[in-house]
Amino acid sequence: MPSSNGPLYLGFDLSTQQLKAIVISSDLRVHYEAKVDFDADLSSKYGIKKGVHVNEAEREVYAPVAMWLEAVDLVLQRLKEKNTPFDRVMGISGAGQQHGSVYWTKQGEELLGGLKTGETLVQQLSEKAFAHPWSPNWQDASTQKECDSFDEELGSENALADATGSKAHHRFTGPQIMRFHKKHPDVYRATSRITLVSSFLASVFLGSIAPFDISDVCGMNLWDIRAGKWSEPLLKIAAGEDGIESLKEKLGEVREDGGGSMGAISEYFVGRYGFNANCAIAPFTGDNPSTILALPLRPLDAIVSLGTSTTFLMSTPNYVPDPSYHFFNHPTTAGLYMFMLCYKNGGLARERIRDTLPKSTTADPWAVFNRVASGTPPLGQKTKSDRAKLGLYFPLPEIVPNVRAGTWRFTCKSDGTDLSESEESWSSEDDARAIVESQVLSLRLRSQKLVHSPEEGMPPQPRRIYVVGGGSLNPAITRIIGDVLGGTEGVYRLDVGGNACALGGAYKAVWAVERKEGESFEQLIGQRWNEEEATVKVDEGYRKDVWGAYGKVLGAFEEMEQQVLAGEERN
Ligand SMILES: Nc1ncnc2c1ncn2[C@@H]1O[C@H](COP(=O)(O)OP(=O)(O)O)[C@@H](O)[C@H]1O
Ligand SMILES: O=C(CO)[C@@H](O)[C@H](O)COP(=O)(O)O
Repeated sequence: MPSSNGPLYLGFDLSTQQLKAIVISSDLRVHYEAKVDFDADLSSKYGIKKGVHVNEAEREVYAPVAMWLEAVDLVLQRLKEKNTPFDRVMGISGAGQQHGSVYWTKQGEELLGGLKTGETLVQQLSEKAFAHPWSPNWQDASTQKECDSFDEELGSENALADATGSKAHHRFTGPQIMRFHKKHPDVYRATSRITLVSSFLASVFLGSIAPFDISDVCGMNLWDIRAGKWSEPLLKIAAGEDGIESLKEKLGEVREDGGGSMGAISEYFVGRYGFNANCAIAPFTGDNPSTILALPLRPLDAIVSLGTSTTFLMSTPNYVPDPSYHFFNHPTTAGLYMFMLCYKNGGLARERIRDTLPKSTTADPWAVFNRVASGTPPLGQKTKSDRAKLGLYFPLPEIVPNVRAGTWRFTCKSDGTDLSESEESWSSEDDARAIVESQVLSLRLRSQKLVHSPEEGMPPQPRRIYVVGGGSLNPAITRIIGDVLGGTEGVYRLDVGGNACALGGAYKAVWAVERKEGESFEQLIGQRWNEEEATVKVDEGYRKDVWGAYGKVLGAFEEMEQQVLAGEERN
């Protein structure tokens, strides 16, 4: 219970499988939390699985917008049942899963501005507010043709990455809009505004369409980061025959300032839940940019987010884009950038391997997986002469590398030579360790150019690794992260476990409202953040021998990916 009567701040995380909310005070203490789990709470009504619908024939993945509206009322209801004093909430911010787009009608914009407190959001908005009832999800892989056009438009994938921070990706909103337009031209024309998931959620709270956020806009392949404006040639191909001006109108403004207020909260929330009428709606951002705001992240520290997707995040002053990863504008601090790797095959791929093992007899569904993964030696080598086991486990088409769904198992010698596809089949026990190793080896391979030596005598690696998201609660996984990635100061779990992204949103709201003229997010949060209270050390991190052993097979891991890519048709 909050002891004072000071202001409170609310942060949201509208991710793939849940809507989470967290309420904190100015001193960053957490007071109330609530969540809605889409499968557990809403699947009977919306028929989703793991938060989404899948149309395998076209490799489409999409989520019902109405379900998210229903989740907003439900999560607030749950906070209300915990006696959250909404009248003390002075700022709201939050995050949305990245890249997803929501297509509003003109009537939707009007309805949003005049919501009645006696009816729910879903009752008032679901039928008429959206030109399309679905939001393409980040797991969608239907846009290869459009991605080819995007990469070609600026000359090469290198040129596209240089301008927009990323080469073309299936899930990025620009290629998605281009396909949407071709597939549903009438719906496109009936669309008055397009929001990202982050600006969709902000719009609901604001009661009018919110602008894009300076960081989340970088997940569209449409924003020229170097020039700080929309890329006209890219808008042009996305807009097609309807022309660039109509798309510009649908997209609207991009807000440069990640803080401040976009306006006061919609009366709907004042009347229905008792929010303070002066509560500021700060810009919302993407779920990954929001996650880096869950702590005052220093350059050379890294975050590994183990949600539905696995992401690897760093904050850096250097803009060094490359087609193999992503750069975004930092969500709060001009001159900083967010480096990101993103994998579709994160939590759900690990769950698949877990489910091939005998069922756990305890309440923890991960108990057997953890025992097996921890009990298996690194790279499955019981003795030095055993061959090292390397696998790729992609139940979904992957982003890095861009290959179709499949499982591949290879072996090599300890020094990384003599790589070959494994002829004997492996046991599920071998897979349990190998899937986690494989996911972390990919992070190490792709982040090695971004890190340097944190202290004299140490090889290049991150200094601290912070783990967040559902999988961060798993000790076997965090130990393997330390084994493979190192971290000279160790591996730390943010104490809020799976709630880091929502917490980042709440911190952003505190900074947005309470900052003094020119005070940066890092300054304000850095002064109030208590590292000892907020984190738990879960692994010592860098261990020379085992880190070195993984280093020797890193080249073989890369070669395995190249062999798999060479044998595949592209996604
Ligand atoms: N103890 C655990 N060990 C490993 N994975 C876990 C554990 N607890 C939860 N997870 C995984 O976390 C994932 C959900 O993480 P979360 O960060 O809440 O996801 P998202 O934000 O993408 O909705 C699930 O796929 C689940 O398998
Ligand atoms: O596509 C990306 C990032 O580029 C994903 O990270 C999404 O942003 C969804 O995240 P989670 O639901 O796993 O948090």
